[in-house]
Amino acid sequence: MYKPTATGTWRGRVDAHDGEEGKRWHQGIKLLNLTEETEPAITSQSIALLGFCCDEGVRRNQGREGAVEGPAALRQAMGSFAWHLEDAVDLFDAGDVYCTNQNLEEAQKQLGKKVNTLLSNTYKTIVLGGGHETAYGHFLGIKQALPEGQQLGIINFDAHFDLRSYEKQSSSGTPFLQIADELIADGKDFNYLCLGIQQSGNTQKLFNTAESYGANYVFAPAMQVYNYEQLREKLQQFTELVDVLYVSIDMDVFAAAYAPGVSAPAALGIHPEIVLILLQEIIASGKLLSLDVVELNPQLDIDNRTAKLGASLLYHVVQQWSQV
Ligand SMILES: N=CN[C@@H](CCC(=O)O)C(=O)O
Ligand SMILES: [Mn+2]
Ligand SMILES: [Mn+2]
Repeated sequence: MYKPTATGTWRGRVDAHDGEEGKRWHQGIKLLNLTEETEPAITSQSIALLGFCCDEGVRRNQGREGAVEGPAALRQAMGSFAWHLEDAVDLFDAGDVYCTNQNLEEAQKQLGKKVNTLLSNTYKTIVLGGGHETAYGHFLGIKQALPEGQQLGIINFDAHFDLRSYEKQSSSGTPFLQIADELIADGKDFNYLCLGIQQSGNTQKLFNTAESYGANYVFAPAMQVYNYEQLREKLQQFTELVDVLYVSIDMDVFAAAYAPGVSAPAALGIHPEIVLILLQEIIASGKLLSLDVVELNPQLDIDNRTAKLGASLLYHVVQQWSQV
């Protein structure tokens, strides 16, 4: 099911006496209704947010449910951001896709359709998850929109590979194996770079699957600012091999102190700063096609800390991406 965002959803602080200079995101964002046939004029630098209200994949993966509320919490955390986008930039909220009756496969198909609509209309697309099952639906849209012959690279900031078998059922633990098999069946390469892997959070079976699919990865302890030059080199080598990038940010990659609001918190997860500077590199490459933030579970959050972190990363992504 798809629903456009209702007027009045975006709220935040109002600096009534400051006029245009006091503008914030809730006052600048435009609503985009993807059920309408006519699409609003697209400026060259349009960015669109699309929610995926779903944690059916988390449920199936024996996780702690609540990520269905992720898109609403991210919007709330973004509402009061100061508006510093240039006049030529339009920021849209394109509404939400919902999973109904535990029909994850149908919801992922619908997400794919909406992502394809946005990408085909040259919107820079940001999906607000949802459990990590968001990634497979997101990919379906990328796949449809990707011009023939273009090589896709996938960068996943995550404590987990999410390469579990989907033979019995798909879930939040399976999206990248689903993507891998689909790309390979289409005669394409599976270019997968996973950043922030926890050895303790992935069984030998998952490491073996990563190995057999040629996945690249960096362990969480190496994701440090002092290691930046090596990380940048690895990122550049990966980026050079592909034409476009899909970036997924699983909030459980961060240390639980920064991101308590996730199904599977990582006590020894990574610091946000290294993700922020690697995102800057990724955007500067000019190859970023689409991005998502997933696994935010507002029910488990403390003082909206995880929502604020996800939202703040998006603030910087939007700010920089709108200028590329
Ligand atoms: N989305 C993926 N989640 C992890 C969950 C791990 C856990 O609950 O400990 C996974 O399947 O590997
Ligand atoms: Mn994940
Ligand atoms: Mn994870």
